[in-house]
Amino acid sequence: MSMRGGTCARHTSYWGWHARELRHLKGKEGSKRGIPAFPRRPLGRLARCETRNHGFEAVACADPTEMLEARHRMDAAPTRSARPRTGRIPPQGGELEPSPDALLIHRTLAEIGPVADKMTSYFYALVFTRHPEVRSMFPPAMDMQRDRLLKALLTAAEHIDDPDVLVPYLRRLGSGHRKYGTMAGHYPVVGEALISALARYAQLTWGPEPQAAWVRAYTAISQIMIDAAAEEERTSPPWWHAEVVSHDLRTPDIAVLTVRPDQPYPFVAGQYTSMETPWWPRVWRHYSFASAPRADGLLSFHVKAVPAGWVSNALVRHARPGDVLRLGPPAGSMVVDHSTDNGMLCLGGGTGIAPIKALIEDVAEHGERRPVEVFFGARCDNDLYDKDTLLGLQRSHPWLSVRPVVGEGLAGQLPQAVGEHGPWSSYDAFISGPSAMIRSGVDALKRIGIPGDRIRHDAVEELEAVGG
Ligand SMILES: NC(=O)C1=CN([C@@H]2O[C@H](COP(=O)(O)OP(=O)(O)OC[C@H]3O[C@@H](n4cnc5c(N)ncnc54)[C@H](O)[C@@H]3O)[C@@H](O)[C@H]2O)C=CC1
Repeated sequence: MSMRGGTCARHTSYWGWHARELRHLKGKEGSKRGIPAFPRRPLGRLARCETRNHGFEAVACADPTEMLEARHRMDAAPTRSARPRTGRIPPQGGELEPSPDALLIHRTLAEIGPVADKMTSYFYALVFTRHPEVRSMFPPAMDMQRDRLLKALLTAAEHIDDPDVLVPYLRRLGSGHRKYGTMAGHYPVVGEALISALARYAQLTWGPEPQAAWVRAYTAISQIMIDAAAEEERTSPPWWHAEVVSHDLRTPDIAVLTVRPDQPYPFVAGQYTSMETPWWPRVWRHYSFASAPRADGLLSFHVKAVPAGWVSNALVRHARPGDVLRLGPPAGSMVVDHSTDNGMLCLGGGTGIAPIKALIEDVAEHGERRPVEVFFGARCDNDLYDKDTLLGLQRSHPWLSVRPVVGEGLAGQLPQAVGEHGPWSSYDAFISGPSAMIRSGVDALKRIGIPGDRIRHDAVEELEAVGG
């Protein structure tokens, strides 16, 4: 969005301001508080990682030239693995044994499990009292998403031995955090609060060794996130502004919104974005793109106002042409594999039909002649708000078939409806909708013979974390 010409200026002033804050806090209070030592100096095999973490503060300097020089120094640092000690395969073969660090981390996690709520409150209280300047990066009311950051970090630590899962997850997390204004200098702040909160709530298992394991894990985690954010910074902005150009109320609760981003927004059909409205600053929700990329650059979304849903109600009931939203980067892998001509079995529940419509357009644009079979589930006829569009697409494309399925709980109708057609053994499946429907739908699809690795859907945790 054109309104974002000021990105650089915004960052430069933020860096300068934040650097002064960090120096002030470090010099005046950091050592007095007895904060567990967080790695800021090269130590043995973690040299690169810790040198670069130390670089947080070197980079967060008032002078942009100094900042760039610090970056170059960091880039020139010798490459060594930032990973903590990883698991090993036992001599007799079999399952991977957890690494010593993973064992210590899992013990701490088991201890804090029952007091997770208290630890979460304490963690954020530490972050905000030690560093009040970061409070404005979080929503005014923390109830709904206050534990998302901590949860993500604990999830990452839990999988510290599994780089195949961990690295893509953390890279997404690191790039996704750019829209909150997260900078490399914030990571030690969070790390110190994490260690303090663990020390307080895992007293039975805590000690120098678990602390060292957590510091190593967090150092590795934060470095992956910082690197991903830095890489993405070279090619894309942290967010896009997007002006609402049309708002079509299809039912009293469902609107189709079309927006114009202020600069090109690259994405693939089937993906989703995060969205912030002017009515609830710093509250972000995920919405799937309801169309494949268009020549005019416009983006469309289907939004249902859910009870007590801040963002969805604002979008359905208040948004009007001319309003300006913010969009985060695209995410999600529920996309068409154009290297095959496998048939596609698509299940869309409620507004979950939005990305399915984008997938149909994508197939049509690629000029493929693969069969695409869509089941559009809704609780009642009225909720089949996009039926006419889909039936119109069916009339234009002989390879497409659309079947509306009406009923409470697609769980029952789905196997029956899908089972009446098929066979599906050569199909790839796509499923999108309420998280419970995805769970039961995946089970149903496996039961009718579609292997798990051919069933695509968005992360259920992501859908659950953002309701409203
Ligand atoms: N990429 C994705 O997966 C997308 C997901 N969504 C999500 O889809 C949901 C749509 O909400 P609504 O339109 O209110 O849908 P809804 O609650 O009206 O349900 C839509 C369909 O799913 C079925 N269903 C609902 N709960 C179920 C359950 N527990 N087990 C089996 N089937 C169930 C319903 O019977 C209906 O056929 C939202 O939660 C939204 O976040 C929306 C867009 C994209």
